[in-house]
Amino acid sequence: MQAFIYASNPARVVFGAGSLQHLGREIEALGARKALVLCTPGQRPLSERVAALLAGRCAGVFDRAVMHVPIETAREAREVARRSGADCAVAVGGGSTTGLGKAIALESGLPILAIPTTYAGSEMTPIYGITEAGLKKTGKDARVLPRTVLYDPELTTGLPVAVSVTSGLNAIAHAAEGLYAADSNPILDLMAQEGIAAIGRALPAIKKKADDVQARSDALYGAWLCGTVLGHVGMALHHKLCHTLGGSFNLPHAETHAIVLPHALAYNAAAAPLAMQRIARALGGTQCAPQAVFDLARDNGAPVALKDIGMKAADLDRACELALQNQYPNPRPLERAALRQLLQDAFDGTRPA
Ligand SMILES: NC(=O)C1=CN([C@@H]2O[C@H](COP(=O)(O)OP(=O)(O)OC[C@H]3O[C@@H](n4cnc5c(N)ncnc54)[C@H](O)[C@@H]3O)[C@@H](O)[C@H]2O)C=CC1
Ligand SMILES: O=C(O)/C=C\C(=O)CC(=O)O
Repeated sequence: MQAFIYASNPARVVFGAGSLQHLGREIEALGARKALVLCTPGQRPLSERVAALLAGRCAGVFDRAVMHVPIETAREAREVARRSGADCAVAVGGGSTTGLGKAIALESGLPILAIPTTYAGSEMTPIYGITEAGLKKTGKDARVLPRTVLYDPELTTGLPVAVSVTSGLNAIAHAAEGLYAADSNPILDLMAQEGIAAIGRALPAIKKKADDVQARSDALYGAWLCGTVLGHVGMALHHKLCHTLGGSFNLPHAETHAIVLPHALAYNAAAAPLAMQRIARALGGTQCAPQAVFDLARDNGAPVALKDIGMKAADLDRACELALQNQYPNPRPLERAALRQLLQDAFDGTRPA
């Protein structure tokens, strides 16, 4: 084994069905007096439940979180937090809501208690993203890492199956790229493999029965592990492609991850054979990694072609050019023709050979 350094981001995790009941205890442990609850418009009812649990400690509910944190929304939420006298933010929802909490924390240092209800994994990372004038900027700052994460699988039984599957693949993408990251280490590799395996077994079970709490527990546990990997190591070509396609062509976040991942893995397969073996093994070991991921998506109803989620054939050349700029480190150097072919395959929805 090679020498390595392992440093873990500090976070307190409370995991288990029904763990929302511990919210009061956890807010107290944070030393907070008043918490502003954040959510998307669609998750207002859950946030009202959270607000009721907080009772006198609730500083209000801000329900306008949207994907990719537009700066206008961030400014509005920061102002609401300031005026309400909140000394803590409770982010109830997926990556969009956690992202809004991070935008507040970035400026004010307000601690975040995250209650994740998708598998995006943002709650385990110090990565933030804010969109201004159509451009999404991302950065890392220890202040935005949620201080406490409360994972309650019962809150995810209503996550639509289609969103669950693509969100699960978003999580797998973090772990898969972590397995070939130059700055990874054996501990994160264990988390990555365990995370992929947990999500790989959860998604078919969720498709069969959306309110299967055991499957929801597996998926949330996997999301935690995969998010932890994302929070500790650098991502590569796959994330670069998804950020390009999402940022410049407005493609939906989790669906784009689900479609692109098998092709990014196929591109990197020969340059990262050990990572591929580990991904394949975590997904059952009967197929190579790109095919196993493609089948997991397709067989559970996720879209497999960029053309089906709004990408235009005429934009593929530009997407390729953009992906070649400001490259993320990648095990295989980026070759224009091969990258263009990758995008074509993802556009067409071709199963990797
Ligand atoms: N900074 C980081 O480390 C990361 C950031 N992200 C960011 O997070 C955003 C995407 O997050 P996602 O979680 O994919 O989407 P999201 O947070 O936008 O949620 C997708 C939709 O599902 C709904 N929803 C969420 N949980 C639900 C539940 N349990 N039941 C019913 N409906 C529910 C939401 O209201 C929303 O309409 C992107 O902006 C992405 O860039 C994603 C991963 C990591
Ligand atoms: O764009 C962000 O907000 C930061 C990271 C991610 O979205 C990770 C991902 O692509 O899932």
